[in-house]
Amino acid sequence: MKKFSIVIAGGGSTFTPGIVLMLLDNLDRLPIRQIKFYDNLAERQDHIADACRIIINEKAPEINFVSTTNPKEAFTDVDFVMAHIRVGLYAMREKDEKIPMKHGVVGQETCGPGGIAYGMRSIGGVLELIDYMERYSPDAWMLNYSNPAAIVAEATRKLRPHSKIINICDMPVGIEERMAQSIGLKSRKEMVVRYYGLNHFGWWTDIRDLEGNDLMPQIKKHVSQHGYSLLEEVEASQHVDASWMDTFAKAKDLYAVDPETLPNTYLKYYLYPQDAMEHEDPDYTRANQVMDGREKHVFGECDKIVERGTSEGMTLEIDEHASYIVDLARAIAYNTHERMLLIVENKGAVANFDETAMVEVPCIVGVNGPEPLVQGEIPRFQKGMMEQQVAVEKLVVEAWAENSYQKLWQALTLSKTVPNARVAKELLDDLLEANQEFWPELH
Ligand SMILES: NC(=O)c1ccc[n+]([C@@H]2O[C@H](COP(=O)([O-])OP(=O)(O)OC[C@H]3O[C@@H](n4cnc5c(N)ncnc54)[C@H](O)[C@@H]3O)[C@@H](O)[C@H]2O)c1
Ligand SMILES: O=P(O)(O)OC[C@H]1O[C@H](O[C@H]2[C@H](O)[C@@H](O)[C@@H](O)O[C@@H]2CO)[C@H](O)[C@@H](O)[C@@H]1O
Ligand SMILES: [Mn+2]
Repeated sequence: MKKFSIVIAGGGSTFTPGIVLMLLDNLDRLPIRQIKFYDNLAERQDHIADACRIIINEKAPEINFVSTTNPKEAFTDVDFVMAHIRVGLYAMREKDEKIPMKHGVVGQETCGPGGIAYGMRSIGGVLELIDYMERYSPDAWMLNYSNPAAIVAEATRKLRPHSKIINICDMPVGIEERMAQSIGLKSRKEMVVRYYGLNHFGWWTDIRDLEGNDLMPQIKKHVSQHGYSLLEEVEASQHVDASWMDTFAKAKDLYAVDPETLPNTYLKYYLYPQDAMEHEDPDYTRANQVMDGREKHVFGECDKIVERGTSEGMTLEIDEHASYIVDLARAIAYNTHERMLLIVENKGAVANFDETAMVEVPCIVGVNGPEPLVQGEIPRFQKGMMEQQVAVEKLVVEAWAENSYQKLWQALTLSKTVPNARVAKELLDDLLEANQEFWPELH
């Protein structure tokens, strides 16, 4: 049986050890002969790589492990590129969150002005990875979950239309796990869903069990009372950060706006921006929580593994829910025709919506990649919101490609999170100043 070679781009990511542990836990489903790490920051990647080398040696010594900042070494002889880079690191995420808040606007990693600023940084980084992949392993596929996935996906559609890249997000997977648990199912894999939207901006319209029984009424009942929060003892066993608990609970208010569908949690930034801001300390945002929480924990644990020379007693955990990435790789490698939610060019999947929009819909995935499933016409409310948001995303990519200050101002003005063109311009000028090192020059 063929064994695969994988490069993780963004080897220094806080998610890398959890993903490596998950890959090692899934070797029966996706046999691996080689894992490589690639990052453009050796100092950061080394902490994670030195620990992962020990873990791999202990759990699967037959796997060849390489950690490098050399693109040729990283991208040669690979079947899959799993990409999760963060251009500008948490230092820039912090600015993405804090600058908008100074202007009274939602400050968030992927939504609103923060997401737009992050998009302007990510596009170049992800395109560079695609170019390395195509130069050194032209048959490989890139499975990209670098954010902001909506803007990155539009950039790849427009600027690398023939590349073998699939953009994917774990948020629907995470929410579906919660839906399943809320009604007593063991796994989201016991559900078949219909869903449409943009990334971090969508709605479930139909959820059935494997026999075809409608599960929506039970799930809606739970969401109308608790959002996507679970019983206390289940939450306690899952180590969920308080900010995520707020987000899951807020789905109750999102659901109230349209009880025909079930919402993606991040719609809260568009439908209840003031409420979202009330939960935020403008001097200590999610970036600070992540730096003091996940980043310290992951890097601290990696350093301990290296000091001790063994992973025994480590508290790093398998990123179970990231196994959707293995499902995706398997679907391509073995032509499994798995049904998965992916970010793909619309081409009629949402019938009354821009054909060229990058939408998030269920797809059947096989050796040729994803084939979107038709979701039909969508209602006026969702269509209105999606038209506005997709225009923002397309304007950002046009601004990046054309070096256009005007288009980026239009993108910010059009974002539902920004009150008017004056605030949009003030925000743009502050974000521009902060991002000089990363954005293309705008004129
Ligand atoms: N799509 C999803 O559902 C999903 C889920 C979780 C995380 N993410 C994304 O995964 C990424 C990683 O998140 P994190 O919090 O672990 O960030 P992180 O900062 O810990 O890791 C990102 C790594 O990328 C590296 N990097 C930055 N620019 C690069 C470039 N041009 N080339 C190569 N490497 C580069 C950095 O040096 C860093 O080591 C982010 O984009 C995040 O938003 C996406
Ligand atoms: O604020 P962060 O860095 O913790 O998370 C931002 C990412 O959030 C989403 O992923 C969540 C997922 O939705 C949730 O269920 C839980 O399992 O944690 C995940 C990551 O922490 C989102 O999909 C990503 O795009 C965001 O980057
Ligand atoms: Mn996501």
